[in-house]
Amino acid sequence: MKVVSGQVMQLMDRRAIGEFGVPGLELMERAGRGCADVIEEAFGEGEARRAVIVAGKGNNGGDGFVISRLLAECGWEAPVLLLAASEAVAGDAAANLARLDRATVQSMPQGLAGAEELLKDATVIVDALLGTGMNSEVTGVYAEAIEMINAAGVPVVSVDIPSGVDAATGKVLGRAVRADITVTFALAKLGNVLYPGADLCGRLVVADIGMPDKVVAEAEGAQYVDLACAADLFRPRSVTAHKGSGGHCLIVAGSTGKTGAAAMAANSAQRAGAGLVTLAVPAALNPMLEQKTTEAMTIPVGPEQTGYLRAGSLAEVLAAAAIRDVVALGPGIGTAPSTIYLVHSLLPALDKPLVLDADGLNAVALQPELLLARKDRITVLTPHPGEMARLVGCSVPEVEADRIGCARAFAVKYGVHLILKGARSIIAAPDGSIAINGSGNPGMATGGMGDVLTGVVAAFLGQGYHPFAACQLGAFVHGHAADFLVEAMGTQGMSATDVQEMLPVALANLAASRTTATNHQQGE
Ligand SMILES: NC(=O)C1=CN([C@@H]2O[C@H](COP(=O)(O)OP(=O)(O)OC[C@H]3O[C@@H](n4cnc5c(N)ncnc54)[C@H](O)[C@@H]3O)[C@@H](O)[C@H]2O)[C@@H](O)CC1
Ligand SMILES: [K+]
Repeated sequence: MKVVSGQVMQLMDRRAIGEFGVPGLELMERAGRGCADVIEEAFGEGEARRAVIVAGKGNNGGDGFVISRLLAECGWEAPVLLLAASEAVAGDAAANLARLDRATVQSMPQGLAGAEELLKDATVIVDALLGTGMNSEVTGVYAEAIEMINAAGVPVVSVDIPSGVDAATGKVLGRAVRADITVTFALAKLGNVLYPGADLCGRLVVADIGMPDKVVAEAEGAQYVDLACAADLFRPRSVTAHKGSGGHCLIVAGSTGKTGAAAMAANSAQRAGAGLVTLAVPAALNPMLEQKTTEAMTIPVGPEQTGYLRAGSLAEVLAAAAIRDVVALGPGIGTAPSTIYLVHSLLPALDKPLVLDADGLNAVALQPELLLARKDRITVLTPHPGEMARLVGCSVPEVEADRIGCARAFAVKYGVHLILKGARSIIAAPDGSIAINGSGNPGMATGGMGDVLTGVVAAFLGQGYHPFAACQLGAFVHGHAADFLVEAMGTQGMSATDVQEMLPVALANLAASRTTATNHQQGE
């Protein structure tokens, strides 16, 4: 599913109207109808049905006027509380306001004081205050109205986006409505899928408003990776598969005290479908990792007594990589100066696709320009916000303030693919393309999850997936596996190994969803 910013949607509206001759009134009519249909379906049963529409003066309010008219036609009481003077309403919204009974609309530019009972007695409140045109912090009567909507204790349906949520970032500008259902138009907005906006939307419905296909196809947006999208990218194993066709991953990992990271990355690559996995570890840790892994082969690297990777092992690691399809470097390697030196010398020397994580990233952060030596090779970075901040040389709040912008700028500058982890991981490609992962849950906020992701992404790269697809699938499958666990164990105490063991179930669901999609296509 493609998602766009509010600004891009406004350009799309203008293109549809100016270039394709779709009347703005028709778009508004369809937007209103999309909402009214959802309201009728969700809340239409029963005798006394009252939808109280809280409208702003823009086109979001205009959609609200259409909803009032259409619900009234279906027998609803649908009063409108307009948070502006009628004269302030212009254009298509004014045309739809004019089609309502005067008695239906109460103009309340001073705020909704006195309307508390009306709101509390509603079957549903329709939030048509602010949509993609919101351009500043919500204060004054708008903020008060939003608080009254949230305090009314009745279901809320937001039009396009919960009022107060920034359509470009999902951030709350001051105050925001908490909706049970949000009906958005043509395409979802970034603010519908990024947190906290995604959480405030409740159930998201995307209504078709007759936006021309060309306008939708050409709109600049990001890919939202949901089950359908991931299933589409996924190639189930062929009946003639053998261990050589599943790809051979080399995981370079581990140091004293961090053997678990190495084991999880290796085991997760295997659980994510790698044909073969080899783990290159500091020699002193080899006996331990022989025990912690069963399917993976191990290669002891460096002198016998050494519990960390050393610069002198460059040739050994390169030789191991030469006969593998992909290398993952970083889980649990630590920050010994000699290890950092090894990472720095591997970056230009290694000609295999490379996944960099954890202390591998921290080493890169000291000299990110080394990545430029790999511009014609595949490199995937999987930083959490702290690692991203170190890579860019900024603070974590600065990363979090613009996750998409930050991930994209780094990926473009250094010619890498990047997964910026966190709720709704951002995937950025060197050409500036962006995808947003839709799976996962708070249970994943625990140590070791990153090591699992590294193994999963390596497994997909090793199978020859395009790196952008490998990142999308890796992030989705990782979160999807964790989502399968929530019902059984909730979100506290879930471990990275639990997720690792659930990976095959997540993959099976992708394969099953893909079959369904293919069947549908064949049936059409
Ligand atoms: N042709 C179109 O453009 C279509 C637009 N549609 C609807 O129109 C919406 C966008 O309409 P508009 O561009 O008119 O904008 P909005 O209706 O989202 O709101 C903009 C109005 O609110 C004011 N405003 C902005 N930030 C504010 C704040 N923080 N506090 C108080 N007032 C604030 C602005 O001055 C402007 O008057 C979409 O979200 C969608 O619901 C749909 O009807 C489909 C067609
Ligand atoms: K709204």
